Amino acid sequence: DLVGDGAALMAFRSAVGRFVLPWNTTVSPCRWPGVRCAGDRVFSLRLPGSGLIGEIPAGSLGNLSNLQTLSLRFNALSGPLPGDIAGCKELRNLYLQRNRFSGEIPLFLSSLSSLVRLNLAGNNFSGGIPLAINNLTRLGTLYLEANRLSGEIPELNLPNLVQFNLSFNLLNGSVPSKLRSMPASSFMGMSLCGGSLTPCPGEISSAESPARTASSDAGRKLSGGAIAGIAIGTVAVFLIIVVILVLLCRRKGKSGTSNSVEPKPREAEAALTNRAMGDGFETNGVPPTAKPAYATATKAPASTKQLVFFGNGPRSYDLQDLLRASAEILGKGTFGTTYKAVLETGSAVAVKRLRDGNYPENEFRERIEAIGAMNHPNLVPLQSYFLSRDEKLLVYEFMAMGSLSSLLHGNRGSGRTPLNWEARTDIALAAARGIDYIHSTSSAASHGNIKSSNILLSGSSEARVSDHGLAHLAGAATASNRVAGYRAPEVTDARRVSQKADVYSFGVLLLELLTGKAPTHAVLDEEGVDLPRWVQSVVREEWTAEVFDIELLRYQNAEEEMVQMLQLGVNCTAQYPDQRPAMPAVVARIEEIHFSTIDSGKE
Ligand SMILES: Nc1ncnc2c1ncn2[C@@H]1O[C@H](COP(=O)(O)OP(=O)(O)OP(=O)(O)O)[C@@H](O)[C@H]1O
Repeated sequence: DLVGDGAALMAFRSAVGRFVLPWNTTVSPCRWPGVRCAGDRVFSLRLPGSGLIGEIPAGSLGNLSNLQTLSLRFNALSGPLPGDIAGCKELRNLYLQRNRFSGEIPLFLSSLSSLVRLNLAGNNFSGGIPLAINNLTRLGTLYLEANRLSGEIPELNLPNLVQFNLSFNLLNGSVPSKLRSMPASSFMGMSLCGGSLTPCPGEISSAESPARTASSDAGRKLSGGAIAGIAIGTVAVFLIIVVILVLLCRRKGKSGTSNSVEPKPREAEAALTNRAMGDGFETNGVPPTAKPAYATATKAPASTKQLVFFGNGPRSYDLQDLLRASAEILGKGTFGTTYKAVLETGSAVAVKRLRDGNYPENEFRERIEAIGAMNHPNLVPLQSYFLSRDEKLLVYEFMAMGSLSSLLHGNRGSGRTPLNWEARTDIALAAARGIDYIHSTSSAASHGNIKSSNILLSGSSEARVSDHGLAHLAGAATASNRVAGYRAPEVTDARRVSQKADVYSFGVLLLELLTGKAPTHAVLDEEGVDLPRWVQSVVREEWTAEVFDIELLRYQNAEEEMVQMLQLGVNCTAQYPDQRPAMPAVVARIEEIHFSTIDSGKE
């Protein structure tokens, strides 16, 4: 019962987490961080990266006889696993990776017949892999990499195994037949043979053998007539190949002539870029204090050229100030290049130099005026613009903390400041409010390009949505891979993005905030993941806690809010637009989740 489970947990805490587990015996164990109950029994204990240290004693976890999930990954637990864990007969998921457990892989694990996932990677387990693992017929995941396992791999026969890794152990010999369909990455860092690795000595590789057998049989049995037939056939094939080669050479000769006239695609692209960039520093590496590339807009007398400002705010700069400003490139995006321009007064603005979209001037002005009229604390304000035949500049307030994308994915090395849970929910809420505002301006209004590089943070860390209104101005469909990861499946024209498609992109952004993974199309970019599909597959497999960014593992108390937010992200990325919530509902839901975090004083 719960009292027994509570005592077992307390025994565990005294041995390995006395100072790090804030478990209060005056409340039910079901409310202790990391503990989940079903009825009056503990069914899940998840304490990843919690600073646990030492040996798990017998008579503690082994008494949690209803436990289904035990996650103690990323701690400093050591010694052998206590044998009484064999009493946790319901255990389905056992995550013990990245600790310091030692000794042999305990035989009792093979009696846990409900196990679906077993992860013992990154420990000091030694000795052989027990053949008795074959008793775990439901096992779908077996990760044993980065231990000190030795000897030969036994004839494992696990019919449901899909995820498997033995890499970086001390194993030798050959890969058993039933495991030969596994990729070479499951056996890295060891000198094994067979399967997708090098063939074992004395074994004929499967690709070679049938051909060899066929030709030797043929040598023995062919009649004289058959040999003559083969000879004639061979000559005919040879002639056909010669004819094809001659034709190909002729054609190449022709196309070679045209190549020498037309530039190669890359050269053409570079030439275009240079033309578009004028004499700026993008292409020649002149330092940031140089005259900005957009300064080429000053061919006519200055008096005829003016910035058009929005709102009633002070006009603290004019076009000449901008042209005199020292500038540095912040980045090149879909619509053009963005510069940080530091004015002589010391203040900074962001200048976006739009690529030529061939818009009629009136239409362009109208659209820019509409963008400038938008006014919301969670939108990056467009302060002014400049329009001439050759040049289109948009001047925005400068957002000193950069983009969410760079905060999440930039500098993951040692000097990194992780984004904490509260900051992430603040950003999610601010971005949602900004998008909701855009949608509120008309039933057809949408942003069209929601992604983490378009969520910017001001000097006081307030998140704002940028680039609003630009997707509808873009001359060509925006098809970059980075954008593709956020795009709703029904969107075919980047200039016609519905509000529900914005909701989809926002859902991907939420998943990005929670997982720390950058969304791209996995097929196009091996580094990226199709976030909605990945999250859904993991959640379906009851691995919910596994999806979160490793930087969020310390916020154990907020796990429930994270799961709620994840659910919202999954809802927003529903395949069919009708199944996605509208933006006002998304805002309301984030507020609910966010304020419950703050009210309960968690963190
Ligand atoms: N107002 C601003 N303040 C500070 N940085 C900005 C501002 N606007 C844009 N940036 C930064 O400048 C860089 C280039 O932005 P830009 O909008 O041109 O392209 P993008 O966001 O990467 O792609 P896309 O054009 O598809 O939205 C990005 O890193 C962005 O974060």
